[in-house]
Amino acid sequence: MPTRINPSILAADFANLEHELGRIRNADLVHVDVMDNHFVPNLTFGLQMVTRLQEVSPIPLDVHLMMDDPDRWAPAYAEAGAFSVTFHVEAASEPIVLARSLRDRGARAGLAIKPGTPVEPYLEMIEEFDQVLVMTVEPGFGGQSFIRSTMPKLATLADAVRESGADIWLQVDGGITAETIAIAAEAGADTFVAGSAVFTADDPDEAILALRAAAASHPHLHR
Ligand SMILES: O=C(CO)[C@@H](O)[C@H](O)COP(=O)(O)O
Ligand SMILES: [Co+2]
Repeated sequence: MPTRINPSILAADFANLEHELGRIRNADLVHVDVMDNHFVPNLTFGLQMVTRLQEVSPIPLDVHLMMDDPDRWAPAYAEAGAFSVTFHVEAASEPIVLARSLRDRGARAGLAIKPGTPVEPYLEMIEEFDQVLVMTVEPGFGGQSFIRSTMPKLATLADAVRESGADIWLQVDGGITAETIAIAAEAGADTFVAGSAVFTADDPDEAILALRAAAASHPHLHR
């Protein structure tokens, strides 16, 4: 199973984003946290910024929408050329309709789930998605501690994905370090978002390699 490491530019220097993109050449995708100050108590980038990042980034964008009413706003991020667009199930009115709309616009469709949201009601719709993001911190801020009690949810999803036979990536986001990445890998994650662990390192590209090695060395990834 491939291991994907997606650095979150939430932890990068906002005044030098193009330069920061040049420090993460080993990344699989660049994770972009869009926050609207309503769904979460923080405000980051919007569509104009994502469109421009898309133009200058040599690595495709993995857009994580932490916003109210994604049914209305998410398709534009797919039209802007994002590789994947992930919205929160807690905020969407019609997740299946929205997932289809994202795929129709050429993006991979992602479903994100907050730590306290159960996954069971959504298991029957996972084939509508290309990735499911299990939040391992409360969305809104970088630099928080990994919430280990989210792991059973990941394991439930991993079973459901295996049963479906579909190629659905399982992503974790929040508090991912060289230590916690192995815990998430054991529970079935294959795609890892890391903000502080990458951008506070002296060499972000080396930090990506170290994270990849820590995840890939886990025996469960090779079953
Ligand atoms: O979506 C979010 C936070 O809401 C994340 O993508 C964070 O940016 C991850 O940051 P670290 O926990 O790795 O510092
Ligand atoms: Co995120």
